[in-house]
Amino acid sequence: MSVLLGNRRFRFFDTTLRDGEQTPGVSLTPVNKLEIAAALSDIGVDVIEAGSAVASEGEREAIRLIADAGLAAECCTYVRALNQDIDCAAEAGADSVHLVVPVSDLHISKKMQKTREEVHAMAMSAVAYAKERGLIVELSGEDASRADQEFLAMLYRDGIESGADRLCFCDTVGVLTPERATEIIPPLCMAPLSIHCHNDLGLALATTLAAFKAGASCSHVTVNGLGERAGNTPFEEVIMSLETLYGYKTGIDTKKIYPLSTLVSRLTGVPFATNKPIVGTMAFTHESGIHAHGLFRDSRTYEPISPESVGRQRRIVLGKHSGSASVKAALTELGYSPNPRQLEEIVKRVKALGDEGRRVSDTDVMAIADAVMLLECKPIISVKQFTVVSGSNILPTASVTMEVNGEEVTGAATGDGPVDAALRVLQQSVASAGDIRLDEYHVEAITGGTDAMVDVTVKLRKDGRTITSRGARTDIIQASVEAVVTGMNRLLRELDEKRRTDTD
Ligand SMILES: CC(=O)SCCNC(=O)CCNC(=O)[C@H](O)C(C)(C)COP(=O)(O)OP(=O)(O)OC[C@H]1O[C@@H](n2cnc3c(N)ncnc32)[C@H](O)[C@@H]1OP(=O)(O)O
Ligand SMILES: CC(=O)C(=O)O
Repeated sequence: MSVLLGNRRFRFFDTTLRDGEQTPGVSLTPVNKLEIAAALSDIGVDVIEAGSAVASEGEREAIRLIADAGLAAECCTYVRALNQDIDCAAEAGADSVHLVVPVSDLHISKKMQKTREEVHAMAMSAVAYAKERGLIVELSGEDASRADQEFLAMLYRDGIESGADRLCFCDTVGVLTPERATEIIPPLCMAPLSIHCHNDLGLALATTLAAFKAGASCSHVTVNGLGERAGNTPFEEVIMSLETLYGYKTGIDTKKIYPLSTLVSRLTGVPFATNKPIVGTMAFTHESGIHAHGLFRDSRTYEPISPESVGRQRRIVLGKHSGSASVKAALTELGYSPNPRQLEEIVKRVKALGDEGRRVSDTDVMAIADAVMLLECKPIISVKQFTVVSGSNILPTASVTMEVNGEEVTGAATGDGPVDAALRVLQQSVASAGDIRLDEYHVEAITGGTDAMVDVTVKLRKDGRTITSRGARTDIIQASVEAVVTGMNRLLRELDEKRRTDTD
């Protein structure tokens, strides 16, 4: 039982397949609609508004498929206050109709070009006809928030007398405030009342919750908040707000929320905003070091609901806001165990990438960790300084100052290009440590753009032993030097150890 909402049972009327499909450009095939309807019924919604039966043959086929699928949810269809629409709904096999009647003077006079009396008469006649055709009737006031509330109340009252089973209040253009909902909804609850909100001003969720508090017993919702213009009240937001903030058990299988959202997004072709509550990519993704550190200790510090409760997983991404806790966690997950000094250097390089305005991927982190950790382990060769000069009408030239086995070495070389010159001077300068051959050189941009992070992989050979090494930097020459020096160090260390083992 909910503390704030009392011991009441709320119902969920999903209109993803009707109002959601009215999102411009969205068009679902009957088979797509059936797939979504099955998922909606499975997650636990009470009513599925499957479409507008009068709209097209495809709509009627979809409604027929859904009505015949033996789903637990009621199969409903939108109808105008017209017998032809009701006939289409009945012939398609719907259980119920969402019978919509314009109720604001604006809609009555301008859109319908009728009087209140004429619209009232159409509504009563349509309700009676739908009942004659054996349909459950949800009598709905369109643009109810801008309507004369006495006229609306009269229409509802007379509609119930004509046989309407349920009522619906449509905030058609999203102008109802939560405060006003609490004033105008209570006198309208003369039969089970649904609230149907639009999100033009971002108030759909708040107004829906206020209407629940004020006496409405059902919420019209759409998955991912799809719908006309800025959409309808998002299903996932209502459910998780009720469950989390009001302690109300909705009966919805919340772990299936994310799979349902992705199914709808895929079939409608409408991606959700990355920061969309509950289902957006960023809803359970964290970069800030302080947040990640807090989350590792207790996830409630920075997550009001757990990702698992909606079928998702937490993601920690790295960037310039990262701290050592999140970098260490990412490295552990990737199989690295850096020492504190290495970790500090990796964090520094991760932040440097972030400072360049880029997202840091796992590949970036691995490349950085490989470079930092291998360099740290094998200090036989180190580069103190190098310079490369290249351009038009100039021979690419590289010069270097290195330390090899504790001795300073300087050198210069030319090459076919700046990378070639840099690698040649490295090979020459380490000659005192042995003849190290560069067998392969491979470069790849691992982030996009001209300022991409480049990943250089090299294969080096000495005394019959071959190793592969990598360097990752935004500067291709630095990445190449890093890959070669890292590899040389590893190769020399391994051969050294082998020699010592053989002697022992
Ligand atoms: C707020 C909402 O979401 S309302 C639902 C919106 N959904 C749709 O529009 C569903 C898809 N619509 C369609 O396929 C078509 O518009 C149809 C088949 C319903 C109607 O097509 P047409 O007959 O060509 O009419 P058209 O779309 O040009 O105009 C709508 C007609 O319905 C009338 N109408 C609108 N709402 C209602 C209503 N609730 N009850 C009765 N008549 C209505 C209008 O007055 C207009 O008729 P008129 O030209 O005689 O004044
Ligand atoms: C009927 C409907 O979808 C609306 O008034 O918004």
